[in-house]
Amino acid sequence: MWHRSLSGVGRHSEGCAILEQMNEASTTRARRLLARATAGIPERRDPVTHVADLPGRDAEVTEWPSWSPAEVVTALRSGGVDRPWTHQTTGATAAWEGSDVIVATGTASGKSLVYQLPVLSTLVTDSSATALYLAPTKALGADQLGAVTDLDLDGVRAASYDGDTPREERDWVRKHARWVFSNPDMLHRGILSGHARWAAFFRNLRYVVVDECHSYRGVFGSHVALLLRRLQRVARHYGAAPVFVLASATTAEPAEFAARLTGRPATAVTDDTSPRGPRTVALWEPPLLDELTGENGAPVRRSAGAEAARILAELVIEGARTLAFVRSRHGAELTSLGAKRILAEVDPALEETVAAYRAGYLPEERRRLEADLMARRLLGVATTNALELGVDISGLDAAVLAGYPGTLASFWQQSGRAGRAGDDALVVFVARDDPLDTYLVHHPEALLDRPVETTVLDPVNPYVLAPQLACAAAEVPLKAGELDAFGGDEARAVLESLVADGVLRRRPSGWYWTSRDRPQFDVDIRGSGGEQVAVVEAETSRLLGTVDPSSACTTVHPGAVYLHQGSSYVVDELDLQTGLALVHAEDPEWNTSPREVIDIEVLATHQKQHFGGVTVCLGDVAVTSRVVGYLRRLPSGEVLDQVALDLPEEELRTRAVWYTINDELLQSAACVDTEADGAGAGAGAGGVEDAAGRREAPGLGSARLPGALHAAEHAAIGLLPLFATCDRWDIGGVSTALHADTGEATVFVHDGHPGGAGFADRGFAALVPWLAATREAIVSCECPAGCPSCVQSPKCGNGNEPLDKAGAVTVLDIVLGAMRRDGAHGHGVVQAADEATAG
Ligand SMILES: Nc1ncnc2c1ncn2[C@@H]1O[C@H](COP(=O)(O)OP(=O)(O)OP(=O)(O)O)[C@@H](O)[C@H]1O
Repeated sequence: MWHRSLSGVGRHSEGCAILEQMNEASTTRARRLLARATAGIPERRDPVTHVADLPGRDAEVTEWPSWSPAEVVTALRSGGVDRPWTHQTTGATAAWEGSDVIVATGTASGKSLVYQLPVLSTLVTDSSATALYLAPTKALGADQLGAVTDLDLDGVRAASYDGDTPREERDWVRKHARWVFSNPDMLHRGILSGHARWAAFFRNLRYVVVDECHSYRGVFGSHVALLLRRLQRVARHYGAAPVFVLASATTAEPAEFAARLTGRPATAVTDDTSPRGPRTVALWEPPLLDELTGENGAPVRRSAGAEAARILAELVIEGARTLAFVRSRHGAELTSLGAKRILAEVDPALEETVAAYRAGYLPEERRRLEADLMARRLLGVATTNALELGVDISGLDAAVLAGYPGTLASFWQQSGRAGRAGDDALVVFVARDDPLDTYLVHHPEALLDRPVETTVLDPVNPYVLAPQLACAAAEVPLKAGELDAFGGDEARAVLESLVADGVLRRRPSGWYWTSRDRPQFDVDIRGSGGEQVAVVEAETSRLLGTVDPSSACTTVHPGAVYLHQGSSYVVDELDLQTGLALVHAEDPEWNTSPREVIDIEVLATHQKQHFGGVTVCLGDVAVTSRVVGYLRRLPSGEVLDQVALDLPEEELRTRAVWYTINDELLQSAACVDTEADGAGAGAGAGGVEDAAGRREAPGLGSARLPGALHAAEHAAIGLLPLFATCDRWDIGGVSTALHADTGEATVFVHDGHPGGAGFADRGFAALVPWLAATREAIVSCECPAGCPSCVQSPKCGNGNEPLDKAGAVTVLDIVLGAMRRDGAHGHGVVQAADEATAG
């Protein structure tokens, strides 16, 4: 174990705020809690790879701004806010003065006040003014509405308008509500589609609040970005020009992100002046299990969920109020049960102090759990990210994160639930058996010292633009002068094809929607692309949920275990023609993971760079895939068997980043200079070092090349989420020793959504650090020949065969060596021409 303290350095990146007023409170309590969690583990199996102490800071407060009406201040005061923190005053005042604002500060830093103050002040001083609040989830919208209603201000008339609002109430909301709490889905289908009925509301619209806006990423983010442009057009149509106030978790480049999301400039408020206690962050790698093996006999680690249950139980025994964040709903239930089982053996009374929390619980149940946690009736809660967004829970003693939550923003948001002013808190990050998590526990700087990533979205994706422009034209005919807001040339090209397809009609005054039907109902802004597949319990005909058509073959294939609200079902039949998956209730001890075979065709190359014998490209591809079977796996990771399936082929047209290596370079790579990047080749690199510090490469003959490329591809997919805000399930990859379009050994990594979501583009932009981190992740894994922590993929179509761990390091050394050599000497040739590669 190695320890390091960041105290007093202010390098911790949360909120990018310089921590000016560090308090020197000690981290004794957090260290004691950590010692408790590791008690009894022999030194040689110490799972803690790193410990860092992060300093706390004191609050910085201001007076209430002079423009805020006395009744609003009184109401907010009685709600518990005595005086605003500096960043709240700065943000609220900018919004009051008419600037768009994005406040991007840490967890529980009082972001709500930044919009509540100007909105409420406007509503009480101008009796006709209205405002709209948008949250990514209904639960968050309900929480925020509750907070505003509790202030009990005369005449504000705040009300929700979402899928749960009864029909009879909707009329009242449209006519009388002054602050409408809704979500993007309802804005799209229920408000903009029939805006004439909202005329009075739009005419007086002064503010639009976009809460937790960092969750608008990928394809969903692209839809929301265009939806917000549609909202502005409709408001303009009624003569209104609302101010946008955006609240976000800490994110890099918040002003740029806000501009991408809304299409207009915004003032960024990032200096977090709320108080915070010091925190100790421990990185934890579960041990390899001696008794179990996974796919192809690979070693298996103890699961992060089981490890989190044990840590949760130990911390509860110490009396520490702890949240354990787990990636899935099922996992949250299992971790809670695991902790209860341990506690029952120690002291049965403690068993009752642990519970699970996740989406799918009734609102009353969730409120009760939150209240029990705050009142210390509950000490430990295992939760999904349902407790990450917006819910007013903070000041806990510890947070355990079982698995990397996908983004640094989420990592800090979840760990921010622990710690209150003056008191220290413990954060434990437990790695899952996955290359990204492995990399992070061995590279603490990638977790603790890196600025949070920017949120990736691409509003000019033609697959998003086309339906959104159709909706816009149906709402108010589109004029030529409006197209810049929708992407300019890209929008014009998409409009031409919509006209050619008869969806829109071009007239001298603009583009018109031709049908009587409203397009909004056929456009799913969550990015599923097409008619949803209904998951139905055959015996009762009950609709359990829906899945995207694009993921139906992988998630609800016959035999798949399908989890819904904590209950488990097994799929009997999938009918893609009728869009129906029939299931029955069953809770087998295994879970299932699909196996698919994938082929890829290059359609167009947009960017190309040559580095000696290595070429890297960004472009459009067609990915053809077929699910051929699935694995049945025990929660421990042990594989029971593989079952074959016969399902149809599917095609995805999307963006990809790829690199190719020519034959000459592959053959001349018999010797790789390990000093080129200063990284010693570890267990995975293989080969023997000679006296000059040169390592004889294992040699990539044609027999080893496919496994080497395949392993390099898997690890690269695992690491891309470090550079693009995506999940490894949002992206895919293909590798081949000889690709028909490139004519060379090629590794592709592609977006998993039609038209792309910006992830491959991020990978292309960060190719060297991305591939260097990929190499590091492989090398730092101690397994001998490849395991889920490095080169095995949980969704590999070929059952993780062939995989050559040492070969992957050689492939990455070749690519990085060429890029660094040629890049450094300026030989990297950039071609930005649109080059159609295949017919
Ligand atoms: N100036 C203040 N002084 C004291 N308490 C405050 C102040 N501003 C906000 N709070 C309290 O801090 C808590 C967190 O506020 P809020 O929920 O607005 O934070 P947030 O940044 O939106 O949180 P999240 O990260 O969960 O989105 C609330 O209980 C709120 O009442």
